[in-house]
This record gives sequence, C-alpha cells and structure tokens, in this order.
Amino acid sequence: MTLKDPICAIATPLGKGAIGVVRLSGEGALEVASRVWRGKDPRKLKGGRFTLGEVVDPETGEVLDQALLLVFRAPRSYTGEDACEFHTHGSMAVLRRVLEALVKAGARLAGPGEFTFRAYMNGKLDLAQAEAVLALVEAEGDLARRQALRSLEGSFSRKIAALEDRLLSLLAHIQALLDYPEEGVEPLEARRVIGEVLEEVEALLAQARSSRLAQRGARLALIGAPNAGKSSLLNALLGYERALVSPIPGTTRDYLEAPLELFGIPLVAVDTAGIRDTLDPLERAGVERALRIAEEADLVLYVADRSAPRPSLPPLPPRTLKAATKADLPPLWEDAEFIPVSSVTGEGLGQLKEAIREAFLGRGEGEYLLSERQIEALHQARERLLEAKNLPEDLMGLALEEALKALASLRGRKEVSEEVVARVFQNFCVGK
Ligand SMILES: Nc1nc2c(c(=O)[nH]1)N(C=O)[C@@H](CNc1ccc(C(=O)N[C@@H](CCC(=O)O)C(=O)O)cc1)CN2
Ligand SMILES: Nc1nc2c(ncn2[C@@H]2O[C@H](COP(=O)(O)OP(=O)(O)OP(=O)(O)O)[C@@H](O)[C@H]2O)c(=O)[nH]1
Ligand SMILES: [Mg+2]
Repeated sequence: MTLKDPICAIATPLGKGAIGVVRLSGEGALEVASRVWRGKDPRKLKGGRFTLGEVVDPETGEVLDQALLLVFRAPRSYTGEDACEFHTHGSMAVLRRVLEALVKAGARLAGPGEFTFRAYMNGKLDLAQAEAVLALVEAEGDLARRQALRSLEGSFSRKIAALEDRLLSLLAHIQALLDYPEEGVEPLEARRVIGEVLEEVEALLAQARSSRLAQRGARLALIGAPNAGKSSLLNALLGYERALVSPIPGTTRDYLEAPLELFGIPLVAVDTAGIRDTLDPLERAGVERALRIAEEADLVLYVADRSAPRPSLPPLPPRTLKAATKADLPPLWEDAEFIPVSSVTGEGLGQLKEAIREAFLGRGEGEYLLSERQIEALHQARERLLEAKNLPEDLMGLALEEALKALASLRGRKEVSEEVVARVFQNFCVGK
C-alpha cells in the first residue's frame, strides 16, 4: 500500500444518484485520464478547474458518458498526489464502465481507505484526522457529525500536540537536572505540570461515553399498561404515524422499532405491547417481549395514563424516565416524578425530550468523536501519568516517555506501528 501508482475507485454510493464520482490519484494519473477523456487535455489543465467533455473507452473509443472532469495537481489535492475526478451521471451502468475504462488505461482499483491512506502518508492528514474522515463518512447523527468535524479540522490534534509539548519540555528539564545538578537548574514543578496534563487527558476520557453514544446510538423502550398511550407517544416523538393507535387495550402486540434522532443522538425507539396479566397466548408473548426489551434498553420510558386510575408499577430498570400521558384530559392522579405529556396537543413533549437528552448527555455532549483506538491511547497516557506523579523526580522520566508515546500515537507518524495504521484504514470503504 505504499506505492504511488495511479489508483481509481467509485467514490459515491453504489446505487442510483443524479451524479456519480470516480476518483483517480497517483503518479501519472493525468496521463491515465487523458487516455479516457475526449475534451481539453487533462495534462494541460490547471488544478482546481472543472471541464466538460466525454469519457471514452480507451480501446474502442466508445463514448461512455458526458461528464465533468476536475483536475488536482500535486501536492494540492486530497491525497497530495496528481489526481482527478470524473463527475458522471450517477447510475451503476455508467460508473462501472468509467472505472473499467480507467483500468484499461493503466490505473489499478483502489483498496479500502487507500486515498485517505495516501493523504496520511503524504502528510495531508494525521491519524486522528484520518479517523475523523472515517467517522464523518459513517456519521449517523448530527452529534457524530459535529464531533468528527472538529477532529477533522485539527482541533483535537492541536490539543494533543500541546500536551505532548508540555511533557517534552518537562522531560528536557528533568534531564537537565540529572545531567547538571550543580548548574543551579531551576527546581521542578513536575508534579504540577503532570497534574495539569492529567486533568486534560481525563477531561478527554470523560468524552468517551458521548462518543460511543454518538456513533452507536441507543435504544429507548416505551413500556406501560395497555391503552396508556405508548404508541401515540411514539408517533408524537417521531412526528409521523408509525404505530397503530386505537382505544382498544392490547392494540400493539409485537414490538415495533423506529429510528429517532434526538439532539443529534441516533436513537431507536421501541414501542411495546401493554403490560398486563392475560390468558391470550399471543398477547402474553408480546408482554414477555416488552419486559425483555425494557431490560435490554439503554433508557426506558415508562408511560402511564393520567386520566385513568393509577396503575401499579411493573419492575423498572434504574435507567427509567416516567411520563404521564393524556395531560389534555382531567387528571385522576398527580406525581411529580412523571412528566405530563399529551400526544394530542403536544404539551410536555419538549420537557420529555429534554429529560431524554439529560439522561443521555447529562455530563455534556463532548467536543470530539473519540475512536476506540483513541480511548485506549488516552487510557495508556493516563496510567503512565499517574505512575509518574507518584515517583521521585529523578525516576519519572521513563513513565513520562511512555505517556508521551501514548499521546503521540493519537496523531500517528513515528509513534505507531504499521499494524496500527493498517487497522485504522481497514475500516474504510473503497473510494475513501
Ligand atoms: N468532489 C469531492 N468532494 C469532496 C471531497 C473530494 O475529494 N472530492 N472530499 C474528500 O474527502 C471532501 C472535501 N475535502 C477535501 C480536502 C482537501 C482537498 C484538496 O484538494 N486539498 C488540496 C487543495 C486545496 C485547495 O484547492 O485550496 C490541498 O490541501 O493542498 C479536497 C477535498 C468532501 N467533499
Ligand atoms: N386525549 C388523549 N388521548 C390519547 C392520548 N394518547 C393516546 N390517547 C388515546 O388513548 C388510546 C390508546 O392509545 P395508544 O397509543 O394506542 O395506547 P397504547 O399504550 O399503545 O396501547 P396498547 O398498544 O394497547 O398497549 C387511543 O384511543 C388514543 O387516541 C393523549 O395524549 N390524549
Ligand atoms: Mg400501542
């Protein structure tokens, strides 16, 4: 994967789109392009310019599509190499032929993540930024998008670089003290510096939870007695009529899942059968499922009808919010633990959503989207820093160096093995 040979790939989704993009990058990319292009010679085009022309099969001359060609000249491209993009019509029929033409003209099909790998190798991105590219491509909610973008734009890397810098100065200072004890090198404030770096590392580690939430999402289960208004509340949260609603208790039998993005968190909301004792075997199976789903959910929303006699609570897991539905009708009971909501008027929905946000992101939403690799490296740094802090100053050096290595591995370059880099890029898709 360290070659500079021209590689090509379809960069847009493999489906139908108004426009599709085929990427080409590497030494000689513009020669390859010139063999499949009828129009202005790509080798003579300025970087950063589009031109309209035709893609042709280099063997038969058959015209494959009318397209725009965008040329980049090294080092001013995503990969840092000579590169170009064919913006064609977006069908697989077109894209496949264009890709085939590029292979006939001398390019090789790119492997997963190979464009971004080259960008990394050519110093366009560091490893944390490359991981952010992956996270942006995979983002399923606005929270993941926001967090990953900050890392892509280098804010995370700059923060890490600053911490590395502090440790490096500290190490230099310790070394000077050891080497020239008689020179009157100023006394160290090693423990204070370590403490401050540690604090920042711990603040980053505290974002692990919200990173995982942003990437993996969470399950929100609605449970309660029959007719409590669970399905109506699900529909109200979704903003469309997903679940069947009726005044007949026992309407929802099987459970039902629907994607629901709240505050940028990709949730799956699960509507369940009303919980009651019943002899109907089908309904009973539904009730059993409901209880299991509640147990496995990340957050349970227990729903009770405030216009009906108060039901007795089923066993509820610790992560449970309570909502009193039908707040538009005269209440038969009050309980401050329940958030009053009406699916008919929309009253209380805002408070309910806010309570859901608080349950998931109570300690803040986190600035960056941390990958598992980054979380692991931060843990390593934290442990070594704690170790250093408890050692006498002349023995701190080794632990500090290890902490520094762990931090430096976040940005990559010399501090990570090829294996680690390969693992980062193996999660990418072809064309990225
Ligand atoms: N058509 C298209 N859209 C895209 C991308 C792409 O490669 N092609 N991107 C790819 O992921 C993202 C944008 N990121 C990019 C980052 C750097 C460069 C680039 O060419 N950088 C050069 C020149 C910058 C300039 O012209 O000012 C450089 O950094 O030297 C291009 C895209 C998202 N949208
Ligand atoms: N006035 C009023 N009626 C509601 C409200 N929410 C639900 N209802 C009515 O209550 C009845 C039951 O609603 P559902 O949403 O089907 O209740 P459920 O909890 O899903 O019931 P099961 O699926 O049987 O467990 C329906 O007739 C709804 O129109 C509300 O906020 N206000
Ligand atoms: Mg229902």
